[in-house]
Amino acid sequence: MLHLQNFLNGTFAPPASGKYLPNSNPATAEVFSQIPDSDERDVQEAVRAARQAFPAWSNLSAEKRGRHLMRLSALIDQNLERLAEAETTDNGKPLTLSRTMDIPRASSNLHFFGTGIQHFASESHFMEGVAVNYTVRRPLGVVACISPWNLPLYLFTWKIAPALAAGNCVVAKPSEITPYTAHLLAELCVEAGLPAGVLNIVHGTGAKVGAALVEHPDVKAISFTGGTQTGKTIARTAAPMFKKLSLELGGKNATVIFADCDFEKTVTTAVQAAFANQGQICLCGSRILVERPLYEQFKAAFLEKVNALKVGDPLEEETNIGALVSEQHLQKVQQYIALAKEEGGTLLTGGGRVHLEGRCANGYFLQPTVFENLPHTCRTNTEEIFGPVVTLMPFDSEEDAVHFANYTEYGLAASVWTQDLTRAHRVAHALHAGIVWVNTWLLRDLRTPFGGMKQSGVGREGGWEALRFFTEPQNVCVKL
Ligand SMILES: NC(=O)C1=CN([C@@H]2O[C@H](COP(=O)(O)OP(=O)(O)OC[C@H]3O[C@@H](n4cnc5c(N)ncnc54)[C@H](O)[C@@H]3O)[C@@H](O)[C@H]2O)C=CC1
Ligand SMILES: O=C(O)/C=C/C=C(\O)C(=O)O
Repeated sequence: MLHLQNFLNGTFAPPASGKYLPNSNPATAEVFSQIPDSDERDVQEAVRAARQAFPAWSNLSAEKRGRHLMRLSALIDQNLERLAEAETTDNGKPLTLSRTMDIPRASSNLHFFGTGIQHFASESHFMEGVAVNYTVRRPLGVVACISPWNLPLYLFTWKIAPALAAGNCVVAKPSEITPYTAHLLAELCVEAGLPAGVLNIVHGTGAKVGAALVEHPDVKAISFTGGTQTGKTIARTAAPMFKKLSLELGGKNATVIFADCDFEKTVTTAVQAAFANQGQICLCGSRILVERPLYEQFKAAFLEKVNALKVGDPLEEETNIGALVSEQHLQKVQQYIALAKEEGGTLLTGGGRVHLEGRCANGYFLQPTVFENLPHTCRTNTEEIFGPVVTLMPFDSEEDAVHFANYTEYGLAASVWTQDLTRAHRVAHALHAGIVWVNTWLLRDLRTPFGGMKQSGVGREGGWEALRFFTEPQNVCVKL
C-alpha cells in the first residue's frame, strides 16, 4: 500500500498525529493509498520552514526563480505518463484527459509563470517637474494555496506557480480526495533542486489542515479553489485578519445558442462543455439555452451525441466519461437527478448509475443525463450540481436568453453561439460572468484574468493578476 507523506522543508515527513486516511480509486472503489491525517502541528512546521526559506528565495533574481519553475515544468513533461496514470487512479477521469489536458496544463502553468516573472514590471508615475513615483512589488512572505479534487495537479500548479514566481514561500494543501499527483510533484521538486522550505505540502482534511492554514497568523494570503460554502467559511476567518484572499468558487454556467450558430460546431462543443471531466469543472456549461426555432433540431442532434458517449473504464482509450470522484459526490449528484424529477423535469436521457463489469464493477459511474421542461428559476437550474447533469431550455428573445443566463447566484462563465458578431459582443457584455467564450469553450490563454462574479468568487487568477495578488505594492515618491 502506498503511504503518502507530507513534504516539509524539503523532506518527506509523517504526520504529527501518526494517523492516515484511506484514499481510494473512484473507478474501482479500492483503497490504493494512505494519506497523512495532518493537523495544526504539521501546519506549524510547514509555515516555520516556509518562513525560514523566504529571505533567500525572495532575494533570488526573478530569472533564477523562473529557472527553478521551468526545471519543474520540464520534469513534469518527462513524467507525463506516470503523472497522468496517477491522476486517473486518484480522480477517476479518463486517462486520455489526464494525458492531454491535466498534466500538460500543469507543466504549462509552471513554464508560464517561470517565464512571466521575468517580464513582470512595476509602474512609475512622473509628476511634471515635481517628483517621480516608482512602485515596487514585494512578495508577501508565506502564502497558502488550497486546491480541489476536480483538476488536481492542474489547479495545484495554477496556484503555486505564480506564488513561487513572485518570491513567496508556499504551504500548499491538495484535496484529501486527490492528493497523489501533489505528492509526486514533491518528488520532482527534490529532483529539480528546489530549495528546502520554498514549497511545503501538508496533506489532510479541510477541517484540520485547511482551517489551520487559514487561521495561521504568519500566512499572509490564501488562494483557494473549491465550493462556495467553503469559500465563505475561509472568508469569515481570513477577512478580520486582513489576509489577501483569492477565491475561485462554483459556477452554474449557461451555454447560449442562437439559431444562426454554426450548428455542427455548436452541438459538438456543447456536449464537451456539458460532460468534460464528468461535468466536474467549474466552467462546465450545465444550462443549455437554445433559441426556439432551433430547439428541436438541436435537441435531437445533442441527444444523439450524448447517447454515443462511452461511460467506461478510465484506462480505456475509447472512454469519454469516467467515474465521479467519490461515492459521496455520486450520491449528491443522484440527489439532484431526483430533485430535477420532483421539480417536474422531463428526463431525456440518462439518469441512472452505470454498473460496469470487471475491475470497475464497484466504481462510481453515472450516465450523462439531460433534462428539459424545467423553469429557469428552479433549484436544478440555479444550483451547482458539478456532475454530468444538464438541462435544455428554449428561449424566444435575446433579452430572455440573457435574463435566464443571469438568473443564478453564480457568475463564473458562459458561452455564446452565433454568427452575428454584433450580437455576440452585446450578449457577452450583458452576461454577468467573469469569462465569456464566443463560439468556443474552455479555450484558455493563461495571460487573461480568470475568475467569477457574484457567488463565483473574489479576485482574478492568471497572468499579471496572479502576480499582483501574490505581491504587495509599495510606492516610493522622490521629489525632484
Ligand atoms: N469551483 C470548483 O472548481 C469546485 C467546486 N466544488 C463544489 O464544492 C462542492 C463540495 O466539494 P468539496 O470537495 O467538499 O469542496 P471543498 O470546497 O470542501 O474542497 C476544496 C478544498 O478546500 C479544502 N477545505 C475544505 N474545508 C476547508 C476549510 N474549512 N478551510 C480551508 N480549506 C478547506 C478541502 O480540503 C479541499 O482541499 C462540490 O460538490 C462542488 O459543487 C468542488 C471542487 C471544485
Ligand atoms: O484555469 C482553468 O483553465 C480552469 C480552471 C477550472 C477551475 O478552477 C475549476 O474547475 O475549479
